[in-house]
This record gives sequence, structure tokens and C-alpha cells, in this order.
Amino acid sequence: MKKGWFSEFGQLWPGQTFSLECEEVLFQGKSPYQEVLAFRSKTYGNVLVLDGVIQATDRDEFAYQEMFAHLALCSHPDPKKVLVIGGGDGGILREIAKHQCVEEITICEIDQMVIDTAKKFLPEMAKGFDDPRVTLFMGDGCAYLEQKKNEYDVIIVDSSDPVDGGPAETLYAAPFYRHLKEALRPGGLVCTQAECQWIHLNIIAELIRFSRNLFSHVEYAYTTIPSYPCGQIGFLLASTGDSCKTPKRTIDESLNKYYNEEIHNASFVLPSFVRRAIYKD
Ligand SMILES: NCCCN[C@H]1CC[C@H](N)CC1
Repeated sequence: MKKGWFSEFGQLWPGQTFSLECEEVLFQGKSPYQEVLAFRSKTYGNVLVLDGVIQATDRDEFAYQEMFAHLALCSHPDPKKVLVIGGGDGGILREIAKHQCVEEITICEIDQMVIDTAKKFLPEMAKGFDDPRVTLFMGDGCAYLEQKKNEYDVIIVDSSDPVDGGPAETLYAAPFYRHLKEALRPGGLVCTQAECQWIHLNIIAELIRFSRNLFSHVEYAYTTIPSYPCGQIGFLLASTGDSCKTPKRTIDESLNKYYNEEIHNASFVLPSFVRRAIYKD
């Protein structure tokens, strides 16, 4: 990519794109799994891109990482063992580490190049790997999960998008959610990257449909984040215990730039057309 503008084209957001003015290309590489790009943008700081899709920018990544981690962890009464699938840039680890009750954080990431690129060019995220409670397992998240039964209080699936034939496609199907449930301890919950209410209602509705057969509470919440398609992205919270709509625990809000108790509650409040389409109510 040359100095100028980076535009994000994707199969999952046809007919639209988001662009950032690029000051300098910092890294371009190809791992066994995907194209990896990092560049310094004019107004969003450093940017991490995988297969042409923006993963994180210095300027707004906190909106995603904080809501992802704290919606999940504040919805569990006493999370001690946490598993992250994906999330190799480290941002989600940084957020989970804010919860002192957590004793073990395991992350399963398949692509070492993502970790190395984040450590070099987005260190504010990658510092999440420095917490002594973190154990890194390099490998496929699905395979790792299939070996785990009754093991975790919270599982966070920080995946890329379910592009046809892409690495994340299987993470949006019912078998994977069965494995997620089997890996949870009683009262456990999962929180997964669940795309955008403006352009992915069918994906979200299908996730909810099959998750309802497995979990006692299945709820959709979202955050606002300018560098993702349509400026927002959602999370599916599926619990074997209580609803996630109101927090069971609080976190010191001075630690966060985005998440707070009020926004936890508000993030589950959806426009009528979305609620009808995804919950079929
Ligand atoms: N830790 C950040 C992972 C990025 N998650 C996804 C990146 C691609 C987006 N279209 C959706 C979120």
C-alpha cells in the first residue's frame, strides 16, 4: 500500500467502505493464515489490518476492548478462570487484567505474526501479554476448545469476521457454540464478536437462534467504534447462569475510557427493527 489512503473493502459490507489517510506503512507481511499490515494513519494513530480488514487503531480500540471484556466479566459474579480465543493483539488481555478476582487468563491465538506486529506497532494493546496471569497457547481455537470441559467461568471469542472460506467461519456455527458451552463451569458465560446491527441482522439472528437451544440467556449488546463498519459492533452474551443485561460486579470506572455501569445497561437497548429481527419477538 502506498502513502495516501487506506480503504477497507469487505465481502461482509458490500457497497460501502471506510478509509483512513495513511502517513507511513510500518509493516507488510504474509503469515500462513493472512496478510498482515500495520500503518501510521494521519488521525487514528497506528492501525492493524488483517486481510484488508481493520482490526484496531490506537485512537478507538478501547471502545471495543473495554466493552467486550467488561460486559462479560462484570456479568459474572466471581470470574476466576478466563479463556480468550483470538485476540492476538493483546487488547482484550489488558482489559481482563483489570479484574483482580481473575486468577488465570489463557489466550489461544493461531497467528504469531499478529502478536509480533501488535507488540512492535500497537504496544498499548500488546502490553496485555505482560500480565503474569496470562498463558499463551499458539494454535487453533476450535481444536483447543474441544479438549476443554467444565473449565472456564468466562470465554471471550475475539474473532475476525465470518468471511466465506475464511478462518473465522466455523466460529459462527452451532457446533462451536456447543463446544463453548461444554468448556464452561456451572454459571459460566461466553461473549463473542457478533458483528453489526446495520448490516448483519441475519448473522446475529442465526447466532441467537441456535444459542438459545444451548444457553439460558442469550443477549445482544453493542459498542460504538468509528473505525469498524457502520461505526459500531456488537457482542453476543450467552450465559448458563443469569442475564447479562445488568452487571453483577462493578469495576473502578477511573480505569476505563468507555465502559461504565450505565453504558453496560444501555448497550443492550436496541432499536425496534433490530430487536424484532434478531429476537423474533
Ligand atoms: N482485538 C481486535 C480484534 C478485531 N475484531 C474484529 C476485527 C474486524 C471487524 N470487522 C470486527 C471486529
